[in-house]
Amino acid sequence: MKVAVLGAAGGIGQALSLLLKTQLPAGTELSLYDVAPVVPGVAVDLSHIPTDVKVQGFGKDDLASALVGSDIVLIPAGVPRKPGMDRSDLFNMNAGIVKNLVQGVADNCPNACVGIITNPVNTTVPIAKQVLQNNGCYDKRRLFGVTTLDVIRSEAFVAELRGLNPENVNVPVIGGHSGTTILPLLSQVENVEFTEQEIKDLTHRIQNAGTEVVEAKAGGGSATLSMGQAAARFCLSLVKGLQGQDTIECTYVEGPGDHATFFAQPVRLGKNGAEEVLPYGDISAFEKKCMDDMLDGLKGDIQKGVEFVK
Ligand SMILES: NC(=O)C1=CN([C@@H]2O[C@H](COP(=O)(O)OP(=O)(O)OC[C@H]3O[C@@H](n4cnc5c(N)ncnc54)[C@H](O)[C@@H]3O)[C@@H](O)[C@H]2O)C=CC1
Ligand SMILES: O=C([O-])CC(=O)C(=O)O
Repeated sequence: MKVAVLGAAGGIGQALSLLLKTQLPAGTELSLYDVAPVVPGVAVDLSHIPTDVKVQGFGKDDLASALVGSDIVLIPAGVPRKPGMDRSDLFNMNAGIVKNLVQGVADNCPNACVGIITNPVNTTVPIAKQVLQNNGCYDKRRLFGVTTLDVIRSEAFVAELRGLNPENVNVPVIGGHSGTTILPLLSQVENVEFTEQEIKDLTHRIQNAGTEVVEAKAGGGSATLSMGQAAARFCLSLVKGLQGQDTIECTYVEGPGDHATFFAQPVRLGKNGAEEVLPYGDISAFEKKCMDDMLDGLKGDIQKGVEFVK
């Protein structure tokens, strides 16, 4: 098994690479790519941790070597938000970065599973689809927008509010990954009752949690450590799935298209990637209204990605 991280020298990239070095199964190769000249140093640094995961660093001109033979490619390369910006404000800088890196995937490891972390995820994932499709190697089972951060935040906030062990809290989060397109299904949290006001407040907090971090970091970037943890959780679930041990994660994929071409919902990860996009079950009247109100925005975000590549 080979896992490549593109943007590995950044805030997310370094946290994620550390978690992967210590948690990937024995025998895995971990390939770190970045345009920043520090990336070989990040790889040397990690290589001193005694686990049976072989780390190699690749600089700007070595994308092909970084990617060749990869089974999973995670992409956190790109620019993060500063206070006052929306995720969509990152489009001009990040769309081209994702397009070029995914072209590298098409050229060097066309069968890899690709997890896009770079914002705006609602739009960068459709960009990746178009690039793969133009190269004749798009398989909807192998392209994912990583929305796991919305899930782990929801688990943390619900546990905090009710004094529960977060490890026992599960919250499906559907839709997309920005503002109101993030839709936590709090009505499905087992053994917990919320008041209407609590539902409204929690939903608002989860939808704005990225901004909470951006403002707290005061110009120093956005979530990196919690995102590293979220991406590691997603990657390890995907590895388990590819190795034949099916797992379920919420992720932004091309599903049945009931709502939008791409939509985050629970997905069964297996030997071929997204084996099955699962129904998200019954939702409350409040959640239904949130969904109806955000769908046009999500569809617009997706269309912007499609047009960028055309
Ligand atoms: N999906 C999600 O839930 C989340 C997504 N993000 C997004 O992740 C991205 C990265 O965030 P951070 O790690 O905080 O930023 P960062 O600035 O700390 O790191 C980004 C890294 O990407 C590298 N890079 C830039 N262009 C590249 C290219 N063409 N090829 C390879 N590497 C390249 C940079 O050299 C840098 O090392 C941002 O777009 C951010 O908005 C952040 C948090 C959560
Ligand atoms: O808010 C941002 O810009 C980064 C992000 O996607 C998140 O933290 O959810």
